[in-house]
Amino acid sequence: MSYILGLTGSIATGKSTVAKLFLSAGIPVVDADLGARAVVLPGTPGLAEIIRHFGTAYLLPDGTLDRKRLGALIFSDEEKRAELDALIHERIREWIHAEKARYIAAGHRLVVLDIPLLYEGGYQQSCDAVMVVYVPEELQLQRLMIRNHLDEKEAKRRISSQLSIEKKKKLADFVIDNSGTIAETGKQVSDWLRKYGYA
Ligand SMILES: CC(C)(COP(=O)(O)OP(=O)(O)OC[C@H]1O[C@@H](n2cnc3c(N)ncnc32)[C@H](O)[C@@H]1O)[C@@H](O)C(=O)NCCC(=O)NCCS
Ligand SMILES: Nc1ncnc2c1ncn2[C@@H]1O[C@H](COP(=O)(O)OP(=O)(O)OP(=O)(O)O)[C@@H](O)[C@H]1O
Repeated sequence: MSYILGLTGSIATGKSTVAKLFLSAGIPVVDADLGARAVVLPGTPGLAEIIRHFGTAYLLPDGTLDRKRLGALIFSDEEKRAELDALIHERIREWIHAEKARYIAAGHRLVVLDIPLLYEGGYQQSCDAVMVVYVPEELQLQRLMIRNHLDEKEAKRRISSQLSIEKKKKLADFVIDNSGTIAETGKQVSDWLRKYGYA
């Protein structure tokens, strides 16, 4: 039996940072953002549908999806975001389940599912527990503006496209506070692994 740990947070609260800590402890991580990229690679039905719906303006000259342009569109227009979600979320869900099944079949005792929209997509039902990576909203905003080179208005818009981090923290089974140093976050992850017998 594998234990399935959902890992989530809100945009730029530090999911990828925590996922890397699990990976370096030898724990397999299924990364939904990788799935979101895989299902729109050139030649996939996912990309074909997006281009049919949004137009060829969203293709780069090399035939790949223009992620920057599509991101600018969907984070400024809720209706367009819902349209994109309807086109690709089922494909991402299938990709996640296939990856998860592969790690379970390989006999891993713990499998982490790193899913930004875990609660929004109802994935908690397929997890044994959910860990939320938390930072206060002010720090989330700062880190997002720096990482993505966004102004405050654009960063706030992206934050508000997801359930708030405070709400996710309330829903969580485990909370990792990522407002300190990465070493402090690392300690919380290794303590968790030790406490539950995965270290
Ligand atoms: C719009 C896209 C092309 C922009 O690409 P870009 O490389 O700029 O961003 P990236 O994929 O790295 O996403 C960054 C973060 O934005 C947030 N985010 C992405 N898509 C969404 C969405 N539809 N709704 C809310 N938040 C989202 C997530 O926190 C994600 O980690 C891309 O985000 C995408 O394909 N989104 C739809 C798929 C999706 O919902 N992914 C979320 C994981 S399930
Ligand atoms: N403890 C920390 N101290 C300082 N900076 C941090 C810390 N944790 C993460 N960061 C930085 O904050 C930014 C967001 O972190 P990260 O990319 O891990 O978030 P995320 O939740 O995976 O984001 P997304 O939802 O966009 O995929 C990154 O630039 C990262 O380097």
